[in-house]
Amino acid sequence: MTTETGINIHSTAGKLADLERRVDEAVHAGSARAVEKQHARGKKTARERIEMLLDEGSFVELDEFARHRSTNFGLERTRPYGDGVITGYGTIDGRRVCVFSQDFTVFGGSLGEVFGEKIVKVMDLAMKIGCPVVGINDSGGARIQEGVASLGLYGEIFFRNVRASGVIPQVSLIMGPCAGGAVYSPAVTDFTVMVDQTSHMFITGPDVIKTVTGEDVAMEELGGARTHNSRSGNAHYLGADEEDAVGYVKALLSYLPSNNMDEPLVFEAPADLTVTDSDRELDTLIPDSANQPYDMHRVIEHVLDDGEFLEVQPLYAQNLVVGFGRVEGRPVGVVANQPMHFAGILDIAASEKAARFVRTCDAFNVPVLTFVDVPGFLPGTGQEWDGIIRRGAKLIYAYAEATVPKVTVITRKAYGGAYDVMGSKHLGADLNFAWPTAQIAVMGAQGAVNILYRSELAKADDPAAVRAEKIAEYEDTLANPYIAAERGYIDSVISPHETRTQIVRALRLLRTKRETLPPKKHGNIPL
Ligand SMILES: CCCC(=O)SCCNC(=O)CCNC(=O)[C@H](O)C(C)(C)COP(=O)(O)OP(=O)(O)OC[C@H]1O[C@@H](n2cnc3c(N)ncnc32)[C@H](O)[C@@H]1OP(=O)(O)O
Repeated sequence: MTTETGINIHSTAGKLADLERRVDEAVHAGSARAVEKQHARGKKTARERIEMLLDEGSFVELDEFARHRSTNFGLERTRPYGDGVITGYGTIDGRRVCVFSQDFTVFGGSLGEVFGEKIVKVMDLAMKIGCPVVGINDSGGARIQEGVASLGLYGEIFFRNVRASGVIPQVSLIMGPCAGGAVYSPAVTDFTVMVDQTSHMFITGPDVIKTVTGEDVAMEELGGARTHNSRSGNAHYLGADEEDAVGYVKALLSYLPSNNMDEPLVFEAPADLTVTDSDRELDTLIPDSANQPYDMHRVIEHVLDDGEFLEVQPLYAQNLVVGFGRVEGRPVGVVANQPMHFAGILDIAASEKAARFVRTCDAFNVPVLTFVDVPGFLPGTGQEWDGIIRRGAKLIYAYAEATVPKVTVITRKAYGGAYDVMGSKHLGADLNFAWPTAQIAVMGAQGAVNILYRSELAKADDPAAVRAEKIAEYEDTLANPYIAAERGYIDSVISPHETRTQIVRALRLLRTKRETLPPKKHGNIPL
């Protein structure tokens, strides 16, 4: 007996042929027209993206025959296999990952009940086995025809994103629209990577904004990849294209363990501890003038293996640099003030960027290296009224709570409260170094002299000469690393050329560090 497909499903050969037919149907769930449209926009299909992400031939699909049960608005007439999302597991560089990839060619990638159940199932699997989840987002959001069932499944996904946070790495690739409440899944994940021109995230689109507030804003400006990388800070990397974005995700995962109980991947590469010409280059990096900038990337690259630094959020709050590298083949997270941008000052954006990064490192057992050249917190009503007190406190919280090895190097300025915040001994850093060029003080010489000698300067016949004399006196007495070193706030004042070797030794020492926090339900970070 043959079915309408011409296959006799009552024979073994027929059953096998029927399976093959169904698989083919699942693989080609989106219409040829929809696939063509997707490609014409410079976007790959959901399956092509999984192929790009995972090791060749490693993908194992789950639930490819799942399909929706909805009968609303004639939906029962279209029941494609897979229901618009491809889920499963595979490997990246030989390490297990779970993945879901939303298929815009099927119902615009919109999330219905079954679609949501598939994602929930693969997230639960990742939690059970302890491996990262990479979610590829390309979706019109909640499937309108499925109403509250769709909203319910979004809620289930958010719930799992939160429960998985700090347990397994979660990475979101945004490769098309991600609209409305749907944005909150990527927002909870550890990293969000977007693609220039073809990915968008927004709570409400340009039309709704125009209606409600009267503002005219184009989609790209509102929620494009550049906006979220440079203005909102919602994204961590701007992929030039989909390949670039996927490459970044693979690189990110190489620095993280599969789960919080695992150590990150190590490529044993013992360091040579003899001082090299490259190490000595740091001896001439700091300009004589405290007001002259230099590029903190140079310090970072001189310390990391092969000078390789994977920067995270490179376009956002550029006064502070964060990212991953390796020392002796072991992953480290780097947090550093950047004197090239606003003198490396701490503002709300930089504080939140660093706090989030320190917490990510701590959750996933990655030691934190901090390089300090910070003139203080950014003054101004804008910062005060936007909550720099509460939001800056996040960075204190993050450093104080982190129990991973923490090593800090002060290269130049460490003024005021910002000295305390930036990985100081007082917040639990394990080993703190300072260069002889460090100025660890309540404030810079100019400001200090203006306050301490205001009346003397007002009365002086030659105020400029008096100011210069007092500045020199302040710098000689207070603006150096030795007073902090006298108290043990700095473990050692080192020449810049010793930085790499001291960090290697410190991280070796701290490999066996064990520190636990007092038992509690959870802390109350000022959000
Ligand atoms: C907790 C989560 C709550 C939420 O998700 S609220 C957000 C609800 N979603 C939205 O407001 C976005 C609705 N969709 C759109 O604005 C646009 O479709 C979008 C995403 C900008 C893409 O625009 P285009 O690229 O021009 O594509 P298009 O409009 O022709 O859509 C392609 C096919 O997908 C369909 N589609 C898109 N969004 C859908 C949805 N939410 N539910 C059901 N179907 C949806 C759309 O009808 C179209 O279908 P077809 O190819 O014409 O059969």
